[in-house]
Amino acid sequence: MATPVLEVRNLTRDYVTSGGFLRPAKMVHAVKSVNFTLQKGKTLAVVGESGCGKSTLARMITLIDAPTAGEILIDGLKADAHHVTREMRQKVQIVFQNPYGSLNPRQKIGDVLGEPLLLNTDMKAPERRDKAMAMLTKVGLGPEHFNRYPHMFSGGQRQRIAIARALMLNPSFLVLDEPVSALDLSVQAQILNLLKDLQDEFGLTYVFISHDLSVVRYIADEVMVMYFGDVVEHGTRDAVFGDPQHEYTRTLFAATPNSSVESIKARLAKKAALVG
Ligand SMILES: Nc1ncnc2c1ncn2[C@@H]1O[C@H](COP(=O)(O)OP(=O)(O)OP(=O)(O)O)[C@@H](O)[C@H]1O
Repeated sequence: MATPVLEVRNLTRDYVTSGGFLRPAKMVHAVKSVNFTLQKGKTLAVVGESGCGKSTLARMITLIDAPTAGEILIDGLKADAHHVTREMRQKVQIVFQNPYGSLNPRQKIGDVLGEPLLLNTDMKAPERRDKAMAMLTKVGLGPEHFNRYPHMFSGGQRQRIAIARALMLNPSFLVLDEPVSALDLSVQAQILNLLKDLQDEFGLTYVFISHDLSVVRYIADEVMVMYFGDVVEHGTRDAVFGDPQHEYTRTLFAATPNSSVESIKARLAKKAALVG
């Protein structure tokens, strides 16, 4: 089998919370020895309740936070707490829930998209401009948006910009941390379909962090369920949704009634059809 785009071995992260008066310092085991591999072109969804360690895992595989222990292999290149290279950092990009927070309000969109090229490549200005224009089109925006500022866009358009920026350096995989949670349902469908289209066109690989099971069911190839820092279940979407093995997974799914999952899924599909 081909080298996985992403391999995670025994990835662990502990936090020591600072103590206070009559309050001793405490150790939090946020992520406990997680292992998985992800092949090119696939989407792995990571689900679980608030505090289960999803964001900590996302920050480690994006090389933003160092693990306490374990290692991450990106296209076979190994990163750990002591060793991360610039080449590896370029191979992974993240899209956050709130695109407005991650876009510089004083930067025109053309500059937002050109900046990763300016900082990481030898491309000259006209080439950077061409590539930024082309990427804008790929995410459903146009040349008329090039000289506008972030506040001039809707939430969905801003998320398109964040996705375009994440793709400028041709990363090996994208971490999408609750990328549609802040958007209206119809806009969610548009962004999910955009992600699917981009994945088909470029063979992109996604780690999709979400607490929304209907969205996960719509987008994921594989599902990993986390509970208090542990991976309690990992399988194909159909296996995990169709025949959950772990009691916690069943509890999590029971908290989101199937009828509700189905109805949201149907609404997403209907909106997507209207948009498409
Ligand atoms: N910087 C930190 N310092 C101390 N503890 C932390 C820190 N970041 C996270 N934690 C703790 O680690 C555990 C996992 O947190 P994490 O944010 O990864 O969970 P999550 O599943 O992403 O939750 P949410 O969906 O609410 O963001 C929690 O107990 C949290 O309180």
